[in-house]
Amino acid sequence: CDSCYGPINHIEHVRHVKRIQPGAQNADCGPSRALEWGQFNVLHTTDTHGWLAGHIKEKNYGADLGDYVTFANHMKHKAGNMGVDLLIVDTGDLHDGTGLSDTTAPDGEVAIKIFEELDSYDLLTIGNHELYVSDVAYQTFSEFSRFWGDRYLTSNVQIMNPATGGYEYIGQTHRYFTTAHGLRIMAFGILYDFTGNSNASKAIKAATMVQQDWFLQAVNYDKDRPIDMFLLLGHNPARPTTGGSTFKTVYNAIRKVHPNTPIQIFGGHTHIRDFAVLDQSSTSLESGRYCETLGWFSMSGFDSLNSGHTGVENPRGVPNPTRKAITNSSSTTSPFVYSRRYLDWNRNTFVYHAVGSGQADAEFDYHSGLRVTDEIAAYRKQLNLGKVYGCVPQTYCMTCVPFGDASSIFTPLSDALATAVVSPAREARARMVIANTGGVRFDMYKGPFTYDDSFIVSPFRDVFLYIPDVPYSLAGGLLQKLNNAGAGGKKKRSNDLGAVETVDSCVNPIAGRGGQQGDGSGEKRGITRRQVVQNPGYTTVDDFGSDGDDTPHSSIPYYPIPDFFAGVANYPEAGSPQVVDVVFVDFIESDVLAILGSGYSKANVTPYVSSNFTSQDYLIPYVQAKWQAGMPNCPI
Ligand SMILES: O=c1ccn([C@@H]2O[C@H](COP(=O)(O)O)[C@@H](O)[C@H]2O)c(=O)[nH]1
Ligand SMILES: [Zn+2]
Ligand SMILES: [Zn+2]
Repeated sequence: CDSCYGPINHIEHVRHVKRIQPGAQNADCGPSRALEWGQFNVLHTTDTHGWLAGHIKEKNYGADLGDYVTFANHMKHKAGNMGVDLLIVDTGDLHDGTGLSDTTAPDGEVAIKIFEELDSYDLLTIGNHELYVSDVAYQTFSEFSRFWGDRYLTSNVQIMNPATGGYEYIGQTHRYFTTAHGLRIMAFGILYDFTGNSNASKAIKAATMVQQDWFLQAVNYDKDRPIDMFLLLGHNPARPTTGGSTFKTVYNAIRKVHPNTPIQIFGGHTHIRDFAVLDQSSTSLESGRYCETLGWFSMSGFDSLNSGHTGVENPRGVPNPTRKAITNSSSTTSPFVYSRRYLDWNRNTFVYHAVGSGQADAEFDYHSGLRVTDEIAAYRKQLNLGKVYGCVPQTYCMTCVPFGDASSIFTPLSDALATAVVSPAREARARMVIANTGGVRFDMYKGPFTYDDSFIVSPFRDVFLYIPDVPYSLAGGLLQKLNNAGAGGKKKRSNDLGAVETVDSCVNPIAGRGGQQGDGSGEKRGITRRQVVQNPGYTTVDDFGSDGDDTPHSSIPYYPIPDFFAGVANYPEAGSPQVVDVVFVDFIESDVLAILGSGYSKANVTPYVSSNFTSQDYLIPYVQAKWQAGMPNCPI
């Protein structure tokens, strides 16, 4: 988005020069509406996936966690001055997404330490990415959960404690607390009904959880423990009608006992911006992904007669929430009014909302935040994340062009699977190498390809496995059948599930992520690929309408992608091979075996290159072989 922020400049050290970016005062490029402050306010992050250094190649999402530490502290002070409550919450998935989170062993070792610098978090909960790998689950149990104490809620997630030989909750099941201004809150942290965890942990289904004694005791009336509001945090789609969300189960269980008490939900996992209304006293917010979005929520309507509230009714000098959750019903009796906003994760936004537009950086920065920024820079250096391996000739995106297009990331990645996943012992044999598109997490940008980028595109340590010499009559249709089945390897596009949203990159007008559901008809709407104007990004429509994005954006096309993609090598020039080595990442082993049928089982499957060669390892060799030559004059 050159028109807003000037050309991209992502040389490693430049990132850490603190300054308001050019374009900040342009209303088309940044926020122009003050936030609505209520009696109860929340800042919400989710699915950060290690993006704590910010988006080094996209200035619109260019703040780092140090900037957020500063922002959060400003906002806490503001809340204190206004006499209102502000909670800071996170709903999980800290791992798998960048070099900062994934170069270490176990992954997350550095990222969680940086995350812990934001010690003003009031409530956090666990994501599925904390549970795929046993070492990471134990790190979450013994380090992360210990650090956060009673603020870390895992109402339905347990881990086998080797010290006791029994299962224990990783965090706390629930937290009852009173805010600074007297609101008495009962909070839970609920992971969706996840089944992909390693055998170290156990995710209890929501339907079971709501029948457990501790839950019933927490929810039932107790005169010594009045409840003004329930908070449901969850790594769980915020929209309760979205497939896989278990919020409705928990909501129903609470509503049986408390027909009118506010139930406020903060969700995640589907990586979208969304806000859903459940009833006149219950709404649900989801705040995107990858440190691109900071969610803002506020509500008012508590008074000292219906609650323990002792704070200010309507903070002065700022807008206040005004919208009822349900407006079209004459039977609305709820006193509660709400607001929500999706903030772009950049310093301009943070400065605007913390100290006002036109303020100097010096008025924004706190030592606490600058120290975290320095810490992130030091870790990036220590982990060698800026090391350049090649020069990518153009931007390749996941969903902004049709699958199969020359600019689709799956075009070079199919080639990479074919050419960079090679077993020396089977090198000359025909092979088909299959991966799930869900394992590819981000676009690849024109310019220097760094060590960090290898994790940003392909963060998982999924081992390449294989079955030798599968008759082509069976293997030939495998990819098509996998995609028809749409099986477990699927990373559902967020847009299949909830609010309509699009997002673009600021690097290249045709690059994009996420996307509007459906037909890729950006051109029909008059947004041609080269005519994307101003500040491309999220354009969200939710239950409160289309004014949730703090910075207005132009949208870009979105094209659906299949669940699996593949590359092939050593096929005869004409016709087909007799047999083929079927190579695939371990994450999709059960999908592949299911399609191959009863003639094949796990007994036929062994590591292909080695038991250490994973989906983290094929990109760098590919980039070096293909694009290293362009390095000396690599444009940035
Ligand atoms: O080893 C793995 C683990 C996960 N995936 C992909 O990630 C999604 C889940 O990501 P969320 O951020 O929780 O949405 C899963 O569906 C897979 O597509 C993987 O490829 N390999
Ligand atoms: Zn996630
Ligand atoms: Zn998730």
